[in-house]
Amino acid sequence: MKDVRVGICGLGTVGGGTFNVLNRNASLIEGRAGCTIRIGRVASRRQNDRIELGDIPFSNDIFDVVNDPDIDVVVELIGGYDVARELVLAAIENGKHVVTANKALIAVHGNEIFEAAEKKGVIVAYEAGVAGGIPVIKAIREGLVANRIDWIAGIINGTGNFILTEMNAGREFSDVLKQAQELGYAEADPTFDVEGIDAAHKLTILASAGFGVPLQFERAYTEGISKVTPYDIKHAEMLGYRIKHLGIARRREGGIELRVHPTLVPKELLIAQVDGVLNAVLVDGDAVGQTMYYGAGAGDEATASAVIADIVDVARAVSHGSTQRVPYLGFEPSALEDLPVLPVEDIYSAYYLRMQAEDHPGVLAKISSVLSEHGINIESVVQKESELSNGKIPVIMLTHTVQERQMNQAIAELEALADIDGPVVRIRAENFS
Ligand SMILES: NC(=O)c1ccc[n+]([C@@H]2O[C@H](COP(=O)([O-])OP(=O)(O)OC[C@H]3O[C@@H](n4cnc5c(N)ncnc54)[C@H](O)[C@@H]3O)[C@@H](O)[C@H]2O)c1
Ligand SMILES: N[C@@H](CCO)C(=O)O
Ligand code: NA
Repeated sequence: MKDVRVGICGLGTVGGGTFNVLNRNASLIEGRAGCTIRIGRVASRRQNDRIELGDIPFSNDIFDVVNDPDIDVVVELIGGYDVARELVLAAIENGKHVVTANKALIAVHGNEIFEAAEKKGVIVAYEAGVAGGIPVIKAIREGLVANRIDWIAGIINGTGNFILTEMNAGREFSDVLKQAQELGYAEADPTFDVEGIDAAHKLTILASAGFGVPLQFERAYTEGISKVTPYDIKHAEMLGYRIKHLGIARRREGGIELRVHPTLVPKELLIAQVDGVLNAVLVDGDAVGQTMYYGAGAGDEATASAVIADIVDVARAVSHGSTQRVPYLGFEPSALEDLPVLPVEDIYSAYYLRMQAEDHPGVLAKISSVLSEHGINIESVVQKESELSNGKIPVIMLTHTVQERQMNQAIAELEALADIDGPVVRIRAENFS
């Protein structure tokens, strides 16, 4: 039986998990892969006290892995943009296949990396980078190959979903973030989780694999969860909605929507009930309809599950001497469409609006008239008794779908009304029908 030799770069949360699962399930994985998968070398800045290295060579320099002639597959689990890019390009240059969990790397440098890999005829696999252990890249590139995919939407940051879920239960933002970091869910820089950057990395990759367009991370619209208040969570609930942090990619005439933001979703939908560190990705295909992929979006062994699935894909190809492989983004490079990401003003969405209004008759009529001048229909309104010391009343409404440009103009006019005090809070809403 052929030996496929793997070199692991980075022995942190995911590196440690990958090492341990590969060892624990070695014979089961071997039976499935049809070859032996041996860890030939490990490199990381620090040792990891959760693993037993035995006689596997260890060093602090990750380039030792890339330069080891006995290594077939380089597994990049260090994270970050620059060193990871250098490492992966060097591995490709040396003719090695690459498995990575690094969505930041793929979203930002993927076009360059895939082009280099294509030239060398090596595989670059990144399943663990998107929705952790959920095999969603496999599903999109292979399971849904027959479909024209029209939209993809998902909860794709475990840390953010964990924070929103716990805030809903009354816990403090900073406490929950600290716990997510201790559990190994958060990125090295947790603002990537909280401000939606990590979700935008993943959405960029999902959109490219789903629609067959080049990676365009720099054009994604990104809004985090740091401004979501318990007040809005409660009032969304009164309207029958939950607030989830979603990534939404939608194919439109002339371009694609690519946006990450807090979103109201009807609470009876499955995706509204995905809590904690769990992720869920909805994919709409013209033949299959809606499918949903659900499971652990972060964590050491859950993520290792996806890293190892990619290692086995590579090992099967290497051990069978096959050059056949799934194209990087699921489409042959020549079949990629040059569709641009649309500016956020061009997206279509429903909206939750909250404002403070003067407590006198006719104010609601004024608000409705501004909205209707912009073609915005109101779905429902909650006008609360005044609970504010300044005598203003909170007005909360849900609108039908409208183009964001219209909504921006309407909000500017509402904010200019003497009857409205302060900024209008706006949260986008989706019902996926
Ligand atoms: N933690 C998760 O749940 C999770 C899930 C999916 C994907 N990821 C991704 O996996 C990657 C690794 O994440 P992690 O949570 O395991 O991070 P981590 O910080 O726990 O581990 C990274 C390891 O790499 C080492 N390292 C970093 N730069 C290095 C360098 N230049 N030279 C040598 N060693 C270096 C660090 O010392 C550390 O041991 C990241 O790209 C992350 O986005 C993480
Ligand atoms: N920080 C990421 C890790 C998984 O990609 C998350 O919380 O989802
Ligand atoms: Na995945």
